[in-house]
Parts: sequence; structure tokens; C-alpha cells
Amino acid sequence: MGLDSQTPCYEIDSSEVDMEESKLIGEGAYGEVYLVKWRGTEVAAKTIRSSISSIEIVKKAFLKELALWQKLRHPNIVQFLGVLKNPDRLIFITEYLRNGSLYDILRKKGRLDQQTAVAYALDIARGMNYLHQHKPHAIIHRDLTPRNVLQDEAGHLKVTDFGLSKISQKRDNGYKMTGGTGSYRYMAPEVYRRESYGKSIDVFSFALIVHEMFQGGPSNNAETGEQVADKRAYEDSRPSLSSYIYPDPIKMQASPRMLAQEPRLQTDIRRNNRTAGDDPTGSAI
Ligand SMILES: Nc1ncnc2c1ncn2[C@@H]1O[C@H](COP(=O)(O)OP(=O)(O)OP(=O)(O)O)[C@@H](O)[C@H]1O
Repeated sequence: MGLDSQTPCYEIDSSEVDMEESKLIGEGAYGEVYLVKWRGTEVAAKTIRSSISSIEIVKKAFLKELALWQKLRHPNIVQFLGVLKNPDRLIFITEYLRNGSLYDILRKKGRLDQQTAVAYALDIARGMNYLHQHKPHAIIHRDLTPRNVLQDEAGHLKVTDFGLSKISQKRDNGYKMTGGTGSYRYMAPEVYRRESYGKSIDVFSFALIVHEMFQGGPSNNAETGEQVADKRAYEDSRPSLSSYIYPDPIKMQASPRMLAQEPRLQTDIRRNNRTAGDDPTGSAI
């Protein structure tokens, strides 16, 4: 099959990566993730299920997103390294983050102390700001969740897998976020309601992640992700900010605005607190 010549993407020769010596580190909506060695360096190899990659139009869309990712460089964005030249499977390589995801950290440690939570929030915000400031079009993550935030050895967080979620939306020829139920938990109301959306949807997810870091885990754990998203979209349900563990500046300022029902009232992730506004570049597909 080979890579589409019209989609420039850095190709890595399969012989440089020993997939036989790989170690399974996780599984997501698209396929398995392996720890492999590429030219002596540990990297993450993400395999894309053939049910997704065998559909030519979907594969093309995937490669287009990867080509965009390849151009990005930021300390809080997981570095894309290339696509494996593999005749039967679509596999791409990113840097390996050995400390796992923010989801794992929260599960292990529970509630984070304020200093750590703020440092983590800034890491995510910086990465997201870089994506949102991208020219000529803002890059909307669409699936910002604790599972898509990884930690490096130095303790810094990096955002990964942006833009890819819309490919599974396309697959259904409709409008579904990734198959993983986790995504519903962080989904902005306008996405759930299938309205057009902008980068504010990421602000909404960001606020929920910040809330979780102070609280130690997701709220409404007894309900399914879909139930949570439904209530947020149609009953204006929001996580409670009244808890004593939640620092006042965040309780009063950031979160209520970031979780506003009306996207245009949401506060941007940026420090200067300008309103995010409607963003035409992110209209729904
Ligand atoms: N670059 C990486 N370095 C280290 N571990 C990783 C890396 N990428 C993914 N992982 C691990 O593999 C798991 C699965 O990743 P993947 O991105 O495929 O799925 P997910 O984010 O959990 O779910 P979804 O695909 O639905 O968003 C992650 O939760 C993480 O623990």
C-alpha cells in the first residue's frame, strides 16, 4: 500500500524498529500502543486497527492529521516522530513518556496538592495554547482527557492525540467522539448536542481536568460518561465547586467561566482571560 505521496509524512523504515521486541503499554480507541526501540532510543509505537486504517478515506484523513502533528514542536506537546513504512499496518511513532498518563497519576495518587495541580494545569494550558494559536487554523484537540495527557521523566505534562478523534466521527458518517467512554466525561455540551463548535470545547474539557486534579478523580463516578455528558448538555449540570479543597481563585474565577453553557462566554485558557469567542475554524464535520 505504502504512504500516500500527496500526504507528506516522515517515513521511518520498518527495519529500524524491532516490533518483535516490543512491549505492550496500553490500548486506546484506535489500537494498541507499544514501547519499542528505534535506533537505540525508546519510543512509543501506536498501531491503528485495520478496521480503521483499511478504509482508504479514513486512512488518508489519519495521515493528514499526522502530517500536521509532525510540524508541531512544543515542550508540552508529545513529539511526533514519524510513520512506519509498513505494508499491512498503519503505525506511527511518538516520543515515549515513561511516567504514563495523568489518568494513571490521579488513580494512583488521588487528589493532588495545590502546587502540583497548578503546575500541571499550566503545563496543559501551555500545550493547548500552542495548538489554539496555530496558524492559519487553530488546532482543536477535541478529546482532551486525563488519558491524553502524559508525563515525562522530569514530571512535566504533555498533551497528545489531538485532532485524531474527529476521524472516528467521520467513520460513523455522523458525529460521535471516540469510542472510548472516557471521552463523554470531558465533552463540551455543544459537542454532545451536535452543534458547531470552536476551540472553547477544549477549554471546557480543561476545566474538568483541573477540577479533577483538585478533587482526586472525576465527579459523578456512579454514572456512565454518556449520562454525565447528557446532563451537562441538557440539564446544565456542572461539577460542584463548593468543596473546601478547591482554591478560591479558581472557584470564583476560572472554572465557572470555563464551564459556561454558552461557548462564547467561556474564558480562554490563555492567561490574559480574553474570551475565546466563536471560532469558525472548528465547525463540526
Ligand atoms: N507516547 C506515549 N508514551 C507512553 N505511554 C503512552 C504513550 N501514548 C500512549 N501511552 C499509553 O497508552 C495508553 C493508550 O493510549 P491511547 O492514546 O491509544 O489511548 P487512550 O488515550 O487511552 O484512549 P483514546 O484513544 O480513546 O483517547 C495511554 O493511556 C497511555 O498510558
